[in-house]
Amino acid sequence: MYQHITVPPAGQKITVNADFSLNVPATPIIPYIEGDGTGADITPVMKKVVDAAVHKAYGGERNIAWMEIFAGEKATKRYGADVWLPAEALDVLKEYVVSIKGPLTTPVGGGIRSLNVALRQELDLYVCLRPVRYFTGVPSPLKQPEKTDMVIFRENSEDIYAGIEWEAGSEGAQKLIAFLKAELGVSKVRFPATSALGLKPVSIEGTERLVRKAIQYAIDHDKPSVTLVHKGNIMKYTEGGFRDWGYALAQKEFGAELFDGGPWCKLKNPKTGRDIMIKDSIADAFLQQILLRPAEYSVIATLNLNGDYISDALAAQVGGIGIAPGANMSDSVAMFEATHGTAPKYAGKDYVNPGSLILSAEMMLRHMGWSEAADLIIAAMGKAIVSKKVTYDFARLMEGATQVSCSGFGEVLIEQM
Ligand SMILES: NC(=O)C1=CN([C@@H]2O[C@H](COP(=O)(O)OP(=O)(O)OC[C@H]3O[C@@H](n4cnc5c(N)ncnc54)[C@H](OP(=O)(O)O)[C@@H]3O)[C@@H](O)[C@H]2O)C=CC1
Ligand SMILES: O=C(O)CCC(=O)C(=O)O
Ligand SMILES: [Mg+2]
Repeated sequence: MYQHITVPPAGQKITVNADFSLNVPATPIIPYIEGDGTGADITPVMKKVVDAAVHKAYGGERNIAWMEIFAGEKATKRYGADVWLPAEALDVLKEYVVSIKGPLTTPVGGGIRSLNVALRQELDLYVCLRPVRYFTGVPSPLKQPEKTDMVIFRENSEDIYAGIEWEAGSEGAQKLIAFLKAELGVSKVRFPATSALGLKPVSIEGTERLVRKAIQYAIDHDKPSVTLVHKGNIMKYTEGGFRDWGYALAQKEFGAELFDGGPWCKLKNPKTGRDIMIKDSIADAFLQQILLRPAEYSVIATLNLNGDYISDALAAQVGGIGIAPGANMSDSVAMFEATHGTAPKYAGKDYVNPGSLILSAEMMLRHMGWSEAADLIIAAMGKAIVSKKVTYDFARLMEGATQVSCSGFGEVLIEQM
């Protein structure tokens, strides 16, 4: 029994086998978090589109039993002013294994720490998977946007997102500066009296589990390369470590061999016999390469902050964060969510593009093995864009477009199925 969560009586739980494959019943219970801001606009549209695709694909033999769970502002209204992430929401996300969420607000500077990050950390969803692909007809700032076809594996549990930091002038900051100076001989804090400090943990274990998933994805999806993106020239032990441990893992676990003297290395895809190049790129150079030579990059493995920046930058290349989906995953639990945030200026206006969350749901259906329903969503998205009935973000850049609302775009997708 939960305090504020109603379990749909008709549904069953998805369960996980020892090899991490899923047992998906005909009516799986899928927990969802509506989200703050535009979450209230896009989440109902996503549910409607998914229900329509599932109905069309399986004619009533399969259905989703949606189960709302609360986080963010909605949680504070039900559980109390300070309860942003109720324990029962975390329990449900763990127990029901597959879920989807709208965006949650994080204040800048003070206030609560990110609930989005907290969810990933509490559930140890160490992979943030963000595929970036082009749909024909989407307005893009690039001449050949179709050349951008990448899948980002962003490390989701470490780096400065660990949230270990001290405010400028605080007792903690002063103590840490004194310790660094006295015990470790650090003399390079330029303004010790007024510095805020943060720690950036990056581990061998955290790197290896992320890079392992990225290489396995390249093998399973017959991709030509995995690029480790880092700033290891400056942050030698954290980001440089990520690069070195990533290369070492490719050699030790996947049999990659040095290419042209290294550090790049190459392995044969055991499933297709084709080469997979493991390479690396320094993050600033990478951000210009993805604009100038996007076709040279395929699977990207990177640290948490780099992955955050790269996600939005790559999304822009294929038309913006209105259609940028994602998933946060451990070996057993997966929580799907859009790349974008709560876009507060548009909240409650039935205005924004629900495409990111709908495409996140498409990833969720595929993860569940419901690929027929997922295919219907992808095909409908392609046709809707070609028909030029699109939300404001595309309409403002497209000639001859008919602008539709957030819910209107959902209707267009359903018509196209
Ligand atoms: N995973 C999560 O839940 C995330 C939460 N956040 C949180 O969201 C809040 C707002 O963050 P902010 O930096 O403004 O970033 P947002 O992603 O919310 O919005 C930035 C801009 O992106 C465009 N955009 C966002 N969503 C859509 C959409 N559905 N359709 C079309 N365009 C869209 C809009 O561009 P334009 O102005 O050009 O129309 C918007 O102004 C913050 O509290 C932040 O912490 C941020 C990212 C992820
Ligand atoms: O948690 C937040 O508020 C922002 C998270 C974010 O930008 C992301 O995950 O891409
Ligand atoms: Mg982000």
